[in-house]
Amino acid sequence: MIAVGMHVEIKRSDGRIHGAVIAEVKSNGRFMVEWYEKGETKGKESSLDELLKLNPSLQPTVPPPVQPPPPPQKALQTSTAANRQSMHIQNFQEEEDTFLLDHIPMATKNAPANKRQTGIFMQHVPLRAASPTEKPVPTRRAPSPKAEKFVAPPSKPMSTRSNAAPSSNSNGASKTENHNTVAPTPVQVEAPKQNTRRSVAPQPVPVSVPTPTPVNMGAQRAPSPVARVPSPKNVPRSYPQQEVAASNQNFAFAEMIRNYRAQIDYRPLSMFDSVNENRISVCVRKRPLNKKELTRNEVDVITIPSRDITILHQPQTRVDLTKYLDNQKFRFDYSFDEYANNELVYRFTAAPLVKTIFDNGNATCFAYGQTGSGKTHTMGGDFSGKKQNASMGIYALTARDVFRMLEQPQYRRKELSVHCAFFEIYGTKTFDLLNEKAELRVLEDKMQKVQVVGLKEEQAMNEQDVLELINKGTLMRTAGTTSANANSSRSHAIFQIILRQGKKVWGKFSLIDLAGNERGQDTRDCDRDTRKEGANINQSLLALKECIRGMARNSSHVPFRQSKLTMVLRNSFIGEKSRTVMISMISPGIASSEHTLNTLRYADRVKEMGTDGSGEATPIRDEELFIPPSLDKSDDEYDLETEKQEHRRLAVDHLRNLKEMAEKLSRESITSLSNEPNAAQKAECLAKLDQLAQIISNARAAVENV
Ligand SMILES: Nc1ncnc2c1ncn2[C@@H]1O[C@H](COP(=O)(O)OP(=O)(O)OP(=O)(O)O)[C@@H](O)[C@H]1O
Repeated sequence: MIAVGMHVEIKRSDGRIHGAVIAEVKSNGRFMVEWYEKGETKGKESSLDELLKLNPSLQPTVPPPVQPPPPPQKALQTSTAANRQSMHIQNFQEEEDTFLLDHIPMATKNAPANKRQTGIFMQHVPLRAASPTEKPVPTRRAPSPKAEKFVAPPSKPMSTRSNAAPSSNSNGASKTENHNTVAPTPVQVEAPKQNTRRSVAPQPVPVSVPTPTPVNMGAQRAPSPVARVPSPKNVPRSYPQQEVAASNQNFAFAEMIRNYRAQIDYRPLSMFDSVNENRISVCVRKRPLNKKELTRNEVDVITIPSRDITILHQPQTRVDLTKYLDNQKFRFDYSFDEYANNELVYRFTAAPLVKTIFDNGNATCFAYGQTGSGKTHTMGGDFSGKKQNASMGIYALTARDVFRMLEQPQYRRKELSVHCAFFEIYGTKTFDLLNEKAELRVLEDKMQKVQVVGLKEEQAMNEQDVLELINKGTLMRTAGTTSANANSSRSHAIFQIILRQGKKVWGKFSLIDLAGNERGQDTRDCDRDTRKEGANINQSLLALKECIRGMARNSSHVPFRQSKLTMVLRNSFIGEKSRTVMISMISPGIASSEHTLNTLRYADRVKEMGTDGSGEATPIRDEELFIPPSLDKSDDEYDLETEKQEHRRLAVDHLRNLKEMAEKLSRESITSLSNEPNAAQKAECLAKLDQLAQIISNARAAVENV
């Protein structure tokens, strides 16, 4: 299958063959490919035949599943085109079979390292292509005539069997509503209302926009919030659907979920969304179905319609054997769907906390969740085979930004140094992962200061040093065995980035990969030691929740002594300068739905007090989730002109946003440059600012032309 973001070989008109990236699937069935050459990004169109000839590994055994999106397609096509537009703010220059995209690199992987980092105010993030293990193939197909009757969301009157209005819990944070009831047998057949909205052809890869990381001008700015790009409200976007065979034992549930999702207005978090400045943030990250789950034909029961909402479709069966879905809705600070990569997750979670440690504070980022839900993938980076790519984990991304921030003149003057510690808590014991797992003692002095006695700290001079320390510590990490996962991690791993001024601690970032949170029953068949491990994990997670809640209330009593974990993190929970983020990882499969519900409830309890301390969560309204009936037009109602106008409007929005961002960055850079003592560096930065001015002027011209 050929998808956007994929690396392929291409042939140039002069006969050269080299690598490129699929940038777009065109409506005429051809593919737009792009590559980096002589400091510029170039592109050309290529046909499927050409690509298959040059890339035999892509030859499908069955007819290729990816079809060019048909013209009536709206949602993803619109966003793809718009995102591409947003990256191509400069003038296109025709060049034989290629066009020139100067300034903005598309295929950064092909770019020399120096080009990736400098001279450009926007760093490109690979198109949001997940690796084969990272994503299911979302497809949309016509509703099956066998589908059970679907109970519409209240805002869309449709044929219903039962239509329970959504109910709120006490704080309004999570709700459960029963939709989609189905009789056991015989299955009552009634064709669901034809989804008259434009359907979305298989589009596995929603495209992300470039990371708004500022230009490396000697003094890199910290990641900063970027204004959300206004998107046209009247363009409904369809939720990517999972293909489930009729023979699947959970087919009835899958159909109910399909029908529910068909009504969803899909607006996932993007790099252009704004970042909240919360003291405590609680987020959820859903991973894609993994190989095992796909082999078991598991149904995906998690829907993430928008930046902050997560819905668990819990399969239920009544006493009369009628099947129905219990749709549990939760609101968190951010909800990351299976297409979110680590960079996106980092941007909204740990990145905003980097500044905290430069301001003498403590920042803490927890990865919480069931075994196998993606904690290590998020914190430590993905594994390709047996090797972990630590550079794409939150540990390393945080270190990257710490070193960037150190370069800023106001911090350079402070002569701060970066040190790392890496240790794990296993049961009630603590071990040093950077010192051959030497056992450590956790002691509290008379001043209630907690010390991890003997913990080794290693100084890091650059990002590479940190990566080496991460790899060293990861290798040491203890792993046990549970019935849930043969390589389950039963310890809490704590990676700390410590800023020191001389010997004095200036600020500390603790990044914690927690042990699996699964309940006692997962370990009930195990031996006594494993059961004891489980009990310790449960106790520490309970204590953690209470400490974060205490922190949110600004309570004078934070129960940090209840576990080793909370004891060593005591400083993270106290003081106005402490900030915390919890990322709750969830597995999407139907078999994990009980554990997933536990994780979501735990996160909801943390958040209940957490985000603003008010204990009041905003109720989830149907209008936030479902496509309003007035927009649910039939295909015929859309003519090409409307579609073009929508594309144009979206493109203008993106371009305007880019222009404003560039102008803002440029102004800020000029201000910070006035403090730059090094004349050569200043001249270099000014030259880059000139380039930036050129980009702004191109963007302005492009906005005017569109
Ligand atoms: N977002 C994701 N995209 C793609 N693959 C993922 C994602 N999250 C997790 N995975 C894959 O799922 C598997 C389990 O993930 P991981 O080891 O991170 O889980 P974990 O929660 O740390 O489990 P444990 O508690 O056992 O350490 C890994 O193979 C990982 O690569």
